[in-house]
Amino acid sequence: MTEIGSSQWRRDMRADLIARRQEIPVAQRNKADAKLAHMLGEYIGDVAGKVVSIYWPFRGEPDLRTFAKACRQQGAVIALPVVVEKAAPLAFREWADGMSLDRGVWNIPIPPADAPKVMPDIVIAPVVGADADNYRLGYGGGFFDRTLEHLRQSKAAKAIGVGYAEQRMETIYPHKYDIPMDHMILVDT
Ligand SMILES: Nc1nc2c(c(=O)[nH]1)N(C=O)[C@@H](CNc1ccc(C(=O)N[C@@H](CCC(=O)O)C(=O)O)cc1)CN2
Ligand SMILES: Nc1ncnc2c1ncn2[C@@H]1O[C@H](COP(=O)(O)OP(=O)(O)OP(=O)(O)O)[C@@H](O)[C@H]1O
Repeated sequence: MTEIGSSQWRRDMRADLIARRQEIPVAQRNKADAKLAHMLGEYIGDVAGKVVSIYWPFRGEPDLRTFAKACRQQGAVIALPVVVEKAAPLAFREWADGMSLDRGVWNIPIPPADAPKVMPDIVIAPVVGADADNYRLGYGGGFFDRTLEHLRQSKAAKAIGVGYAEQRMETIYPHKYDIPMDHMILVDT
């Protein structure tokens, strides 16, 4: 039997939650993404002059690329996370409009190495699972936990977890290194 809260338990939960997310029909997801973008806009408010990190959608994660475009038009700088090394914080590079992207880990598109390095004010993190205390379960690299710890040493970055209601969990049985999100938006599909 798998011990509740163990790393094997997390792996099993991840597999279940990702499968459940990918079962949501695409049309339903697209509608939910528009709602999510609206809720994010309301929560964040004025983005002029701010660096907002989003992510390139992957494995059924909410697609916030239209939201990113709207933020740019309001004067925000959009960034994407980049895995530079295993077991290390993520780096952030500016994603300018129309920029051609390279491929990073898991083939996820990333801005090229010569794109400006930036420090986000707002980090939007896709969740695999999220609990009632705003703890986030991700893909198991521990990247966002390390990143927030690192980022907050020099900047008061806000972290917002995003996903669908299907991603909700009672608890992730947080470990010492898990850092809760400042805000969580799980939108109904
Ligand atoms: N769209 C999107 N982009 C993103 C993230 C994300 O969650 N979503 N990330 C958010 O962090 C980073 C990529 N995260 C990754 C997390 C884990 C592994 C990985 O190799 N995982 C191991 C399992 C680890 C374990 O269980 O011990 C593997 O699959 O072999 C790779 C990338 C940066 N870009
Ligand atoms: N700040 C940290 N310092 C040291 N080790 C860490 C830290 N954060 C996470 N880890 C390690 O990383 C591994 C994965 O952590 P966790 O299960 O929380 O990943 P995750 O949040 O699901 O993944 P991700 O953020 O990459 O999407 C764990 O084995 C943990 O020991």
